[in-house]
Amino acid sequence: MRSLLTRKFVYISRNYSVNKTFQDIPGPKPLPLVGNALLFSPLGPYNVSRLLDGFTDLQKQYGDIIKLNMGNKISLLIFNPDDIRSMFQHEGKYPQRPTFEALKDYREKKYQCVGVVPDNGKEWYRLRQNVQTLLKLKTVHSYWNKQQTVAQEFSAGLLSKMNSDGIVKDFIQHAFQYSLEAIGVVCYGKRLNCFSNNSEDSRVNKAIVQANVQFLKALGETFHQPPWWKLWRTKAYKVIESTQDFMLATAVKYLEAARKKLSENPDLFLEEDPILYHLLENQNLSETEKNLLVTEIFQGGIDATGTVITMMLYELARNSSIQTAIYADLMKNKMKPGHISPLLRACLKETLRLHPTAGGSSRIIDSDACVLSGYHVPKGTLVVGVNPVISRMGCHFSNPLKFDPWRWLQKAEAPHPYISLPFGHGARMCPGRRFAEQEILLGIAEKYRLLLTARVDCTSHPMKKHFRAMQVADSFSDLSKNLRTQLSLSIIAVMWILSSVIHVVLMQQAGERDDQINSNSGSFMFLMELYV
Ligand code: HEM
Repeated sequence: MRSLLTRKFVYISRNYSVNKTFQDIPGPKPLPLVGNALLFSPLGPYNVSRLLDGFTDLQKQYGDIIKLNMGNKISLLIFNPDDIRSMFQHEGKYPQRPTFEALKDYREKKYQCVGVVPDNGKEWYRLRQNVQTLLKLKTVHSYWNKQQTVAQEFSAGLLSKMNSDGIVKDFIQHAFQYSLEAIGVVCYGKRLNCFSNNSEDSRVNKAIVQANVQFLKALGETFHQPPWWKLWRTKAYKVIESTQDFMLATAVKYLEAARKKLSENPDLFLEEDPILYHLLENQNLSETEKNLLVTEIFQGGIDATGTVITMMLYELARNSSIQTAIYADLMKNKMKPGHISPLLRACLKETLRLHPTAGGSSRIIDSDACVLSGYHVPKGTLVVGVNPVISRMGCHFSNPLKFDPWRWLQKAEAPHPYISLPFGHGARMCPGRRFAEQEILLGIAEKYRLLLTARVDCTSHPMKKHFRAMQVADSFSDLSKNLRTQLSLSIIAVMWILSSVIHVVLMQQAGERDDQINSNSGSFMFLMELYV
């Protein structure tokens, strides 16, 4: 209680004893034209694939608020949870994140509809209203039995996938198939048969997972690289085109059967598939918008959920005493909707604290009254709350790198609510949060019921990348020294400078054409890996 009061007081005093200007915010000195972009280039000390290492180092040098000038836009990195709260308080009615411009561009041209994920403003708000049902606990719980059956089949299937050492090779691929099947019952009201031996089903489901992985990779590339796709259809842009078309065609195919079922018996359909019912019966959405929204929910549910299940099992595999406690708890108390083992829930929180799938929470400030760490921040500024770094800081958690779920169960020492935000926050928070939690907890619980040992092998690409991205480098000087000794670097450097300059020019053109604040977006990879 005392710490809460102190926190509140600090927060209030931060907001009302304000004297410092935006210009005073500390940060690395920008160079002409490219600003601070070279920091994350081969010429600079940081590696773009280890962005969080760079941010950690910057925080040590400049403190909890840092100004970065990326080409033509100024953005802020913030590391204080009170400031993150203020950022969300000034997100406005239509919260804006940097958008995925390439995806937006393609969807606009091809479908004349952008969708919830890349859109901003009033149109985002209109579409978002139609996915809010995903967050209603009663609705989520109504899928409990179906998703529990999926979880049971997933766990039983793993037994046959184990080798003689008790290891399931390349576990993440199985986790993706599980999350696909679990979200399939919600989005399409049908079983996709991810665990069956039917080769046709298995081929289609593997193709969906693969398309999703390729799509996210391409989305990331177009997000953090110069927008070359504005000049010609780059490889990444083409991947976005083909994977989007494939995902939408899949949705159209599956929804056809659902629409038929709905017309035959609407009451039964409402009872069995409430989410799909409300979407398909919505008179304010066009058919394409309905298809696209279902696709977004479907895609949103595959990668992040599978990744988190894998990370959670990875952590549990290294903590056998916690596994024993979970097992005992599950044997004593039957899980049902609204009654989930507190320890299991705490394990999920701890997994997401240490391994969040998104690189941070970003918002474009919507008012001129925003004050962060005592500095006035003007409307239109892109602010990035670097939660994955904050949630590993020693000032917020003792022994911060240790997987310790018990810390979430000690009510007296509740962590600040804005430190760990794996699903974002506010009006734009992940609408799939409750489904993701239900699926992950069911998946893990069923696994323990079958007494499977939690040994996880993750050799496939996304996992390796994730580990690499999240690990904090010991020495940045070593990192940069090694890089500088490479002969090929000079060529890369010239290319980088050239691309930075072209990037600035392209961004300026985009800014002239599209006067919206969100033209901030393409200038830098602020969300390191957004699995939505
Ligand atoms: C562990 C699993 C998941 C994680 C960690 C996660 C994380 C996130 C994050 C960080 C955001 C951005 C929120 C913000 O800007 O404040 C987001 C957005 C979103 N997520 Fe998730 N997500 C997960 C699962 C899901 C699932 C299962 C679905 C669908 C059922 C889903 C659908 C979406 C959609 C549609 C958005 C865009 C929302 C908007 O812009 O208004 N996600 N997610």
